[in-house]
Amino acid sequence: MFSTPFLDIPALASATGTVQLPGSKSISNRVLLLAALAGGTTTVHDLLDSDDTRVMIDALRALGCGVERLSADSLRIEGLDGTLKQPTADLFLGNAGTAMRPLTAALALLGGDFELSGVPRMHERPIGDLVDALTQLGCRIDYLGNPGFPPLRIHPSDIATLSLDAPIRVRGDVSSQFLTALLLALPLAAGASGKAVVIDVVGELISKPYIEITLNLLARFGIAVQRDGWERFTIHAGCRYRSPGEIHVEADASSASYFIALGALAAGAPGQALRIEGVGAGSIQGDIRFVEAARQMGARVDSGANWLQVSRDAWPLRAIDLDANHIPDAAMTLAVMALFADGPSTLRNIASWRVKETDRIDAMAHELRKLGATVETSPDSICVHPLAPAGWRAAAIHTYDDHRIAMCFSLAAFNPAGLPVRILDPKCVAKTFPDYFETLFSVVEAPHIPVICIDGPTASGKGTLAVEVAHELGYHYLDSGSLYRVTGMAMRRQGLTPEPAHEAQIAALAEGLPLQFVKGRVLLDGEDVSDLIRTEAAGMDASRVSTLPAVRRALLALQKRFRQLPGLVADGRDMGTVIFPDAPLKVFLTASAAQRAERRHKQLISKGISTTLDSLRADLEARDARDSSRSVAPLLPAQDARRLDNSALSIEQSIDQVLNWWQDTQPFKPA
Ligand SMILES: Nc1ncnc2c1ncn2[C@@H]1O[C@H](COP(=O)(O)OP(=O)(O)O)[C@@H](O)[C@H]1O
Ligand SMILES: Nc1ccn([C@H]2C[C@H](O)[C@@H](COP(=O)(O)OP(=O)(O)O)O2)c(=O)n1
Repeated sequence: MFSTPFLDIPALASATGTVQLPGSKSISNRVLLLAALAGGTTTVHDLLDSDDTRVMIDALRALGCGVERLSADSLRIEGLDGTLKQPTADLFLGNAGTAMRPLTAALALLGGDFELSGVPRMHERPIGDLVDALTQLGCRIDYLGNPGFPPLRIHPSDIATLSLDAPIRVRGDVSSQFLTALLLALPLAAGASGKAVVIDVVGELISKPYIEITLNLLARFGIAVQRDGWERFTIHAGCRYRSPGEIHVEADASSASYFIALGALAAGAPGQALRIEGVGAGSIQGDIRFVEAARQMGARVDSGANWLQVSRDAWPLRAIDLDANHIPDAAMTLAVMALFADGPSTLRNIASWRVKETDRIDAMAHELRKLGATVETSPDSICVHPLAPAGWRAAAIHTYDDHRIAMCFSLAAFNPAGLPVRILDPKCVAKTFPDYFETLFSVVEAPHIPVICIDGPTASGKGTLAVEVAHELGYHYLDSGSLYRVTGMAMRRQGLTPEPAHEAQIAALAEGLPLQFVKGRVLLDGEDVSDLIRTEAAGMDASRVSTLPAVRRALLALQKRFRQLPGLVADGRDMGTVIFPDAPLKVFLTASAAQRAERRHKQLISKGISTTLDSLRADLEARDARDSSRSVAPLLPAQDARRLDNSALSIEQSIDQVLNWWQDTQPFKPA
C-alpha cells in the first residue's frame, strides 16, 4: 500500500496480464455478521482484508465472538447463536457503512448497552430511517450527536416485548443498507418470537442488487425470505441462522470495474486482453452489470463463471446515457471513461452518490474539471463531456477519503496528452483494495517511468538521501553500489582478485548474481550479506571491480530492470551519465572530503566497526581518485545534473532540496 502524501502515476499506454481481485467488501461484511449471529463455526475463505472488514472483525471480537485468523484471507468464526457474551461495548466503526448499519440493527435486537461511533464523515451519513424502523418495533436508540446520524447509544430491549404484529416500515430511497440491516438482523426477532416479521419498503427501493446479495447470503445461512416485488419482505416465524460451515467470498465486482475500464482504455496488441480473476458472469453482485455498461461504451468483454477478459474495441469510446441506479459504485468508473468518449455521457438516478463516503457527485465533478473537463450536475445526475488531446490538464486529484475516487481517477493516466496524474492521499484505497495501485502497476506499461539519479563520491550521503526521497514519493530504490559490492564479495569467495586477467570470470559472476532486495536487506543466494558488503574493504573491492568494463556491461541490464512503476530513485556514480541518461532529475551530491570522512567514521563506529579517521580519509580519497579516473563510466556529474554540496546541510535540508527540485519538474499546480 502507498502511504505517501501523494502518488504520481506517469502517463500509461497499454495493459496486459492477469489480475486477481480481493474479496468483495459487501459480501465480506455481511458474511462476517451472519457467521457471528449463527450457531456453530464458520470458516470464511477469500475474505477481503481492508479497513472496513477490520472494523467489523474488531467489533465482533468486542462482542465476545471468537474470531481466529487462519491466513491473510481466511478466518474461523465461533458464532454467538443469539447470545451476547459481552452485553456492553463501545464500538468504533471507522467509515464503514456496511458495519454501522447492520450492527445497529443486530445490537438493538440482541439486547445490551452499546455505543456506536465512527470517523467524522460517518457522523454525517444518515441512519435516521433505520433507527426509526427499529424504534417502531420497541428498540431504544439515542442519538449522541446530531439527530438522524451516528454516533448512537443502543439501550437493552427485550426481544419478547417487541411489536412484530404490524409490518415494519423502512425507507428504501436513501440507502438500501437500511433494508439490508433489517433483513440481516430481524431473523433474531422472528426466531425468538415465533412470529413472522414483515418489512414494508416505503419509497422506490434503490440499489436493488445489494438486496439480492443480502437475500442470497441469508439463504446460505439458512434464512429464507419471501420477497413480494421490491415492496414487501417476509421473514418466516421461528427461523434460525445456520452456519454453512465453509463459505467463499467472491472477488469484488466494483473493484473489477477499474480493470474492465483499463482493458477498454488501453491500446493492447491485437489479440491481447486483460484477464480478471475471482469474479465473472456467475457473480451475485449487482456491480457485475458494469460489464454491460462498459460493453455499451465499447469494451470487448468475454467471461466465464469467475473470470473476465477485456480489451479495447470501439475507439474513441461511445458516449452513454444511463440510469446507473443499479450500479451506483461502479458507475463512478464510467464517469472517468466518459472523458475518452465521442460525446457527452450522462449518468442518471445516482442521488445515493451524495450520501456515500463523500458527496460523490460534487467530488467527481470538481476533480473531473481539474483535468480540464466540462461537467454538469443535478441533484441526482452527472454529465461529463469528453476531452480533446489538447484539453487535458495535469491535475492533483483530491480523494476525499474515498477509495473509489482514488481508484477511478488513476485511469486518467491513459490521457493522450501524455500527462501524469497525481492522486492525493492514495492510502484511502485501504477501505476496499489496499494493493490497488500495486495491482494496477503489475499490468500496465508506461512509456516514460520517471527516475531520479543521485550520483556522487563516497559518503556524500547519496544512499541516505535516495532512500528518503524514494520513501516520500513511493518510488523504488536502486543502490547500484551494492551490486558492485556484492560482485566484489562473490569474486573473493571464488578466490579471484580484481585484476584484468579475471575480468571475464568476474563479469560472468556479476551477470548471474542470485540477488534479492528484501525490505532494505541484500540477499545473495538467500544469505543476508547487507552488513558484510558495507565494510571499507568491501567498498575498495567494489571500486576495483567497477573499473572492469565487462563487469559494468554485465550489470547494465540488471540496473535498468529497477525502472518500474511508479518510479525509481537510483544512487551511484553513473546513474545520470550512463544507466538512465533520460532521467528528468539528476543530482550530483558532494561534500568536502573532511566532512565525508567524519560522517563515514561516525557511521562505522555506530555499527561497531573500528577504524580511524585518518585511514578512512586516505581510503576515501583513493577511491574518489580511482572512481573519477577510470576509463569507463567515471564518476562525473552529467551535463544536466544539479549539483548539491551538502557539507553545511542537514539530511532533512538535502531531502527538501531534492524534493523541491523534483516538484519543479512536474506539471502539477499546487494542490
Ligand atoms: N547532509 C548530511 N549531513 C550530515 N550527515 C549526513 C548527511 N547525509 C548523510 N549523512 C550521513 O553520512 C553517512 C554516509 O551517508 P551514506 O548515505 O551512507 O553515503 P553514500 O551512500 O554517499 O556513501 C551516513 O551516516 C549518513 O547518516
Ligand atoms: N553506479 C556505481 C555505483 C558504485 N560504483 C562503484 C564505485 C564505488 O567506489 C563502489 C561502491 O559504491 P557505493 O555507492 O556502495 O559506495 P559508497 O556508499 O558511496 O561508499 O562501487 C560504480 O562504479 N558505479
